[in-house]
Amino acid sequence: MPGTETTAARDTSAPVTRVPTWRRLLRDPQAVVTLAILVLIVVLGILAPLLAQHSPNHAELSMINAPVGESGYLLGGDETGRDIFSRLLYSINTAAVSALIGAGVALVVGVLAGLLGGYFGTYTRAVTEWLFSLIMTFPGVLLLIILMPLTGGDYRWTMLIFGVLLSPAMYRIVRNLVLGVRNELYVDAARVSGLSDVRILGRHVLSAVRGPVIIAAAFMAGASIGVQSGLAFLGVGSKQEASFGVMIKSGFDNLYIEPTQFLWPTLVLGVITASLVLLGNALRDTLEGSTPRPVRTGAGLRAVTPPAPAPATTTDATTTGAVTADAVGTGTAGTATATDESPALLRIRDLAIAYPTPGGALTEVVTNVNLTLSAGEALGLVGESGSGKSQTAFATLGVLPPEAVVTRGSIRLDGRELIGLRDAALRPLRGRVIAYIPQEPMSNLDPSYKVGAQLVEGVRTALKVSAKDAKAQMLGLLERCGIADPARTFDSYPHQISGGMAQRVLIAGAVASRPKLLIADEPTTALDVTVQAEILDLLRDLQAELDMAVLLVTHNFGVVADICDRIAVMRAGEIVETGDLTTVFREPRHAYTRMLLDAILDEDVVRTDLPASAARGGGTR
Ligand SMILES: Nc1ncnc2c1ncn2[C@@H]1O[C@H](COP(=O)(O)OP(=O)(O)OP(=O)(O)O)[C@@H](O)[C@H]1O
Repeated sequence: MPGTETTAARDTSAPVTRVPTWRRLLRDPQAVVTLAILVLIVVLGILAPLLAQHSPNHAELSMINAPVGESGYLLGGDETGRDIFSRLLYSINTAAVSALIGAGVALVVGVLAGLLGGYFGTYTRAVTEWLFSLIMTFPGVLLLIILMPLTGGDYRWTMLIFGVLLSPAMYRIVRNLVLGVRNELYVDAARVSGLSDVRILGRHVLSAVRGPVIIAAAFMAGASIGVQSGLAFLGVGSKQEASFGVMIKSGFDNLYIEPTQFLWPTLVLGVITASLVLLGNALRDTLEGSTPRPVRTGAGLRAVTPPAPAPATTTDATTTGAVTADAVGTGTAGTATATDESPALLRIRDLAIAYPTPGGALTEVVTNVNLTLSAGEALGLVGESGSGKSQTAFATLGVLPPEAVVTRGSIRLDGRELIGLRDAALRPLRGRVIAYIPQEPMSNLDPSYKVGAQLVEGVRTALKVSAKDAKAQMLGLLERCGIADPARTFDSYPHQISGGMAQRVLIAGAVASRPKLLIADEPTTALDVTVQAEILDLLRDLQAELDMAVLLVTHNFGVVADICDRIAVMRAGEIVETGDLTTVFREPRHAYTRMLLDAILDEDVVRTDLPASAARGGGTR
């Protein structure tokens, strides 16, 4: 049994709750004051029909330029005898509608296009780039004036067009943020666990960009009010619509007769726009300090799977063995094969992966790799850094980088060819038939969400179970994976648990769906020595319990000895030797294998236990 993990990486005594954003916002006096002012102004605008003594356009000859407080005219009368207070109240509504339409359109158009352009490949991005570059060439406010005949002077249409003109700024913010987030390991993790692009965009990507988007929207609301007022000041649009611009123009013309007519609308407009800008700043301070983002290290690493719990059987079990096994490959260079009796779960044939060089030619980083893995068998893929282990694993998961080219070969999982499958076809396999455990557990959890939410998300996606069932299942699995207080870990954010606990969490997520094949890519490298041993014990126990095949990618022979039945040694993109563990350890045939085995004497971490297969009686299963 693995040991239980009780040590949190940071302050174990700290409560595992995080102060919600809105509460932190309310602790900022600047946010509270500006929010209160804006709410008060908006409420005054909404109550305009009740509070206003007169219609905003009702003119009274006797009230022309009336002073403040005269005959129930709280702020006096304007140059045509209209009630300035009533007009101010209705102008607030005009400003609010302008802000909603302008910022709303920019938000919807810019965020949607930014998500698509940032997340999807080159073609989608090329189209969105072209479109928004085109919009940016439009001459802004001048266009709004030119389009006056089209909008009929209705400021709502004008603001709609202005929103489109603002959208490139929003698009660029979102696109840049998404480009940064889409390569995060936790996004890869969500992809590998089988989540659809829409789910990944909606949950992991949108949550990462929401802070800057909200801030930008606050500034855009201010800009919309400013532009609407400016146009009205210039006389563009209906003069019947009460607005700050029209009132300021009227007050400006009357400045020397009754200066307060200019003062009131200027003051309210100034307070609104200043409040929006200051609120935007407060939001930025709160939101940008709120989300701890892990630094992505170790380029090219792929993520895991908080996927789905599963019933004890998987529906496609009958297809296992559709491919006949290879001949026994003990000691055969170039081909890692299963035994005769064992049907092949994974069969990789002549796999070659290449990357384009700056000159345009393709350089192969994986060449003619042959591997066969039976159901329930553990194969260690060993080799020094850069030998092509991860590329082979990524090709099997279907998560090679876009620039990678599979130049030839075949990967059959459970009898089904994976090379050439579209992402939509691969997605149902990931997290269910095939799962993954990464090297860097912490980077594979989205820091914005609690651990439990991420586990349940994968479970529900894979097995279509209720949130309650998914939670119950995951709590049980967390306990099985050695987490001492599953409920507490479930309710923690990733930064509140240790690396070892994070790896246990990811293992629990990976095995929840009882996958037939688990790919573990250096699963213990990022952990300290004692935790490494416990995690290996856990993997070994789970493999036996669930009868999973395990493809263990590592550079460490000690780790292979702990878990694996067979071994394949990779060097410079090729498999140079394969065989059952005991044979390769005792009689390595290839000079490179001998060199690696000699080198483990210098490893910092050497397991002293007997090889797993040796302990079980020596041979392969
Ligand atoms: N995006 C890429 N573009 C070009 N070459 C790449 C890319 N990703 C990986 N490679 C190359 O592919 C080769 C194999 O890389 P791979 O990550 O599979 O090695 P590895 O054996 O898993 O090593 P490590 O244990 O360090 O991850 C390396 O030479 C690497 O430089």
